Amino acid sequence: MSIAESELILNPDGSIYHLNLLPEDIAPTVVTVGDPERVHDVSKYFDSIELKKGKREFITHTGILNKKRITVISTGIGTDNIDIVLNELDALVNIDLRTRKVKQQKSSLDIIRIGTSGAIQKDIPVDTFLLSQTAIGLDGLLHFYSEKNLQNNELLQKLEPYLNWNHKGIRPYAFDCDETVAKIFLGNHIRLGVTITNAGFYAPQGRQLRLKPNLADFHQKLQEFRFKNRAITNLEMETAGIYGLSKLLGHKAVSMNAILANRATGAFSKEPNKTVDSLIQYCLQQLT
Ligand SMILES: O=P(O)(O)O[C@H]1O[C@H](CO)[C@@H](O)[C@H]1O
Ligand SMILES: O=c1cc[nH]c(=O)[nH]1
Repeated sequence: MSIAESELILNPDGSIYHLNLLPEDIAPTVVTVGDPERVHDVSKYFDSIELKKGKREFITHTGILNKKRITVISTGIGTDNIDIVLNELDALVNIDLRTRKVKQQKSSLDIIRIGTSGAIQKDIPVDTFLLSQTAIGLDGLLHFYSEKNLQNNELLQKLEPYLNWNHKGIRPYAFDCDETVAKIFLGNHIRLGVTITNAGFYAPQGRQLRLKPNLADFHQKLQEFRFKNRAITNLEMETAGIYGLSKLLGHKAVSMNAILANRATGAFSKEPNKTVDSLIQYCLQQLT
């Protein structure tokens, strides 16, 4: 069955609607970053860059590093953008854009997020590198998709009654990273964690400037939760969406976080750019 023009939207040059990319523009290894300016911060380490394209917040560079073809793409902020980026990346490899038909033979992308995040546990200092083993979404994106059997249901069965936030309209979902891709990034200085992804930066991460958060015990509840001796470690805005959609679509994702804030101690990194740059260099080195 061919997919209608209103559902799979293509630009006049045949590229996919938001990402503005053609199938040949992307490599099997895709690095995602939130900040469009971080795309250059990654691709400046490539030996050569063959492609630079962009539309809105979705900037893409593809190039070669140590003979490996890599694409780096910015997602902007939030899982609403992740919905677009993951579906359109998948369409580029798994839908024939000419016939508008899903391909028989599926391709799997390795997706590595290099992002920034805030820790909620006191013992995670700023400038730590953290790999999200599991990501819990409080934002709701994955509830709009039907195939949920790939979730970490064991964790959810403990978390949902513990949080008891369903009456506040907050229903968590949870997915694990891909273990084979995660292995590439393991190391003594890499902290393993459980990441919360939410739909905002302020009250949805328990911050208060002028507006009071609805959940007074937000941080405490998250800090004190334990599952098989694992604690929730950090907060950001994309990882659970990436993990969930990757699992549903058959891609392999891992999220690497530069911890810039510690919400328990009130600290913020003195050298955020240096920390993010070190994480980028580490990830590229491990990937190649
Ligand atoms: O640094 P990035 O990748 O954008 O990630 C984090 O930073 C943004 C908030 O400042 C959110 O996107 C959050 O997830
Ligand atoms: O606290 C933080 C820091 C970076 N990004 C977030 O989403 N939260």
